[in-house]
Amino acid sequence: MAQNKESSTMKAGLNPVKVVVVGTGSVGSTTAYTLLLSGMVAEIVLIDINKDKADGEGMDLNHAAPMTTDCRVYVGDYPDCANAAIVIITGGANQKPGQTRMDLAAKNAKIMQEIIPNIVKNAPDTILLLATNPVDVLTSISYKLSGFPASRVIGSGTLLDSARLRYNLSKYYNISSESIGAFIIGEHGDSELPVWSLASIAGMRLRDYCEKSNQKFDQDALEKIFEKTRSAAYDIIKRKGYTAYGIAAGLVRIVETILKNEGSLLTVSTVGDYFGVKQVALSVPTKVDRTGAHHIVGLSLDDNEIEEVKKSGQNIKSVCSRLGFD
Ligand SMILES: NC(=O)C1=CN([C@@H]2O[C@H](COP(=O)(O)OP(=O)(O)OC[C@H]3O[C@@H](n4cnc5c(N)ncnc54)[C@H](O)[C@@H]3O)[C@@H](O)[C@H]2O)C=CC1
Ligand SMILES: CC(=O)C(=O)O
Repeated sequence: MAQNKESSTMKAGLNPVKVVVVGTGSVGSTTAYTLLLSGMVAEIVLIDINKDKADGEGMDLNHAAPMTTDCRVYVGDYPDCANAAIVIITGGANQKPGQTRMDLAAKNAKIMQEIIPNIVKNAPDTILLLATNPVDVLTSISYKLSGFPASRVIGSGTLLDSARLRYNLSKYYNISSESIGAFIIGEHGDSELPVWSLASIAGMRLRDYCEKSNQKFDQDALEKIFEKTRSAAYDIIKRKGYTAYGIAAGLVRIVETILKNEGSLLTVSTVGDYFGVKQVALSVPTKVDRTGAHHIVGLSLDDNEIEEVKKSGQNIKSVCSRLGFD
């Protein structure tokens, strides 16, 4: 690890980039740490209703700074969101063993009603990046609460699920995950689906890859891999009580895509019309750049996949409606 590494923004002589993390629990603190190590930002502001927790995390993070990057970390309040490039939202309840993400909807929607107007008032031009669950419901609600364009209200969506799928496939096929083009769409949750019809390895459909590499193509094995992917959060929470590293890496990957104006296609969640389901946030591959997230590709899914993703969208939309956000 580099000692006293200058943040890349400072080195390039650009405006110092400020990112705010709201919620300094397991996800928020791990995200702040990952961001600090990345060297991409000059300032990280921590906000939490539990001020002691935020203070403790801030102190601990600042002690890492002299050995890593020159990023300044401080505990603040909503006025400190002013001029933030991105505000990452991780505040709210997490799942207890056996709870679904949707079980958190009512409680965390109330928290968004408190948090979002405060951010908007102080940072009207920022990009909101949400991780709090159920992330698609809360992204839909935050879009309405903020009045921001859909491109500036981004949920982490199925970026993490897609990474988990690629990891599991890489173990199964014994190749690196970067060689695998596979992703999950729909809800970040129980109604998500893998897009097997477009999954590829080294540019070849999975069936062709298996044939060319003298392996049996086994759809049942793929379904088991998807099941393991979908249940990953439950399996981790049962063991350690929360998940944090995967989502922190995902959030920082989204931040990187925005700050570096990459235009990468990521399975993040934004409000749009999807397969006939109107004005709902769900994940499909979406172009992310300095201006936010934009839908640019129509996915050619097979008929089953279209039915599944519609159901997933309707599921998210019905929870939003139940909470009074039609
Ligand atoms: N989208 C994804 O892929 C993932 C989402 N999550 C979600 O992230 C959220 C946070 O999870 P953890 O960090 O494990 O929970 P945690 O309980 O460790 O931390 C939550 C933090 O939010 C703070 N908070 C609560 N109400 C607040 C408010 N009104 N304003 C500011 N801060 C507030 C709490 O004081 C606490 O420090 C949960 O909803 C969890 O389900 C977790 C992992 C992955
Ligand atoms: C908790 C959660 O949403 C996840 O790890 O996928």
